[in-house]
Amino acid sequence: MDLWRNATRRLAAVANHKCWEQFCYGGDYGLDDKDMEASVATVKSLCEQIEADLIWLRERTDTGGKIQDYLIRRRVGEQDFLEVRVAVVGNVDAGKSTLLGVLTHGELDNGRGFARQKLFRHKHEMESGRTSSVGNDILGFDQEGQVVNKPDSHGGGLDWTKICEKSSKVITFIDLAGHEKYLKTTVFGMTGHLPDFCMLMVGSNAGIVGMTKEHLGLALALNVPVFVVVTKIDMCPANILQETLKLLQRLLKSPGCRKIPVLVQNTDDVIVTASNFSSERMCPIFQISNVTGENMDLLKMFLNLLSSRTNFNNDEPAEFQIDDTYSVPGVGTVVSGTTLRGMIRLNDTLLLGPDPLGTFIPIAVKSIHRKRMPVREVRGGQTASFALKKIKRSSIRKGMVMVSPKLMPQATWEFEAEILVLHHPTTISPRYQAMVHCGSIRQTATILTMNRDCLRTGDKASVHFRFIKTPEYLHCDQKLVFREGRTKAVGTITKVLELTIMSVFQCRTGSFNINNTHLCKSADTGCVSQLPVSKSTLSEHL
Ligand SMILES: Nc1nc2c(ncn2[C@@H]2O[C@H](COP(=O)(O)OP(=O)(O)OP(=O)(O)O)[C@@H](O)[C@H]2O)c(=O)[nH]1
Repeated sequence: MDLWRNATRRLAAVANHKCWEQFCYGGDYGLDDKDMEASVATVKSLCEQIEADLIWLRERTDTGGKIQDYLIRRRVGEQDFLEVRVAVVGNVDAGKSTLLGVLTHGELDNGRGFARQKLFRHKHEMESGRTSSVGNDILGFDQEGQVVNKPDSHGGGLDWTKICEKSSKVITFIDLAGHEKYLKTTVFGMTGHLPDFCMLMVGSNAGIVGMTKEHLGLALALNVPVFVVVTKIDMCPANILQETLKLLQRLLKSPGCRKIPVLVQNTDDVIVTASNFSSERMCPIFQISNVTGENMDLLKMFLNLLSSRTNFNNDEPAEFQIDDTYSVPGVGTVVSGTTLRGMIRLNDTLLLGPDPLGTFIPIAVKSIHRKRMPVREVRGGQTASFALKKIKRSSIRKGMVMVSPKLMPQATWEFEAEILVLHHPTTISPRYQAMVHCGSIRQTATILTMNRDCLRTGDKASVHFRFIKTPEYLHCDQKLVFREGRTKAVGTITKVLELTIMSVFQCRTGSFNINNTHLCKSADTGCVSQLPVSKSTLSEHL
């Protein structure tokens, strides 16, 4: 009966498109053989009706009989697949690029950087062995949970289209740099690429060093569930490994993290942690070797069981966040990023903006690619790139959005946020400037006012910010990271103070000067700023 109730509730959720995958099990006491058989047959027939697969995971025995765990996975079309984004962070040399090389290319490492060579994108990365940019690698799983990645036998490259065609689930790894020098890029990867989960890598011999705590803090601040992968267990003496695990568990349980660390030792642990991962405070810890491949199967099984945290609704107005732009010969301007909500179809007209004046312009979607594969539509939670008609690459920047005209988007110069200062050497007071990362927005902002005289490490405050260069498209409840050098603060936007093109021109109409800049005064703060715009664009808007 329990199995029935559980399964039908969960199947209803899958059928209603609220989610694509659910776990189902035989209640808390178990069922005898006959009941189990009948219940599984019922669930199977329900799965058929909603075009989902019932994938057996494990069987246990309890006082009342058997308990079986299943994964219900919705069948997707040939062109479709479930998508989960995992940000990969950790200190330099923790083995991030190596693990991704091993997972995506199916070949073990030699301990001297063999596996990572396939992933580096720049010559200086090859030479130094350090990741400097945000990289994307994909790992595809078929309906049975088997890895489908097959590197090209000549060049060793991966054909993304083939992987996506064969996969029912694709994990996109966002490989982020470990070195402090590239922290700006790492923060951008964590905020702008909207990871569902964060994989924190720790070298077992090095332990919790360098940027490990920094990266963990960033994931916690952005509410991204974290799992930890301890690498290099093949070369680490047992006592050092135990020490690293002890410190790691202590750190995760500390009041700042409040996680429940679970050492993953077998497939049961994988199923329990994966099924409780997105909602609970659980933090699975894997211990692996990229050289011998030890425990790699447990990690792969966990990755296959992870479900995206984005619940999409096709009827919502579309919103797409741009995190990169390209000029493709023969195609024109291409933007890449993440669909935050709604559905975007080929030839849709969306509003692109805000430009430096805070305006949004209509733009038609010429073609859509998902993981380098041409598709006709994308929906909330999926990354994509769009070829755009009649627009120069130079007029688009990271942080812009493409939204449905129904949203009537407005750009914002100023906003209020509740912030927590994680670190600052002295005190922060009004007029302090630092870089704000919010989604794929990355722009310096000034503190205009705050509800305290000054802020020190550990202080919380409500702060009124103003962007210095261009207005941006923001929402309440968005997470932000505020940083400058070693200063770091995290927060949530509580109020968006709208200052669109209309209000700018109403407050000081015609006040532009001959240096092609326009002075405008904020209605709320009286703050004067310069908009770097040309006279011709101004006259177009006036
Ligand atoms: N013995 C052993 N060596 C490993 C293992 N994982 C990685 N290595 C080696 O450790 C070195 C560093 O690995 P990387 O993958 O470049 O480390 P990273 O974390 O990506 O470093 P950054 O890109 O600079 O952030 C390489 O020489 C790898 O061959 C492992 O499990 N066992």
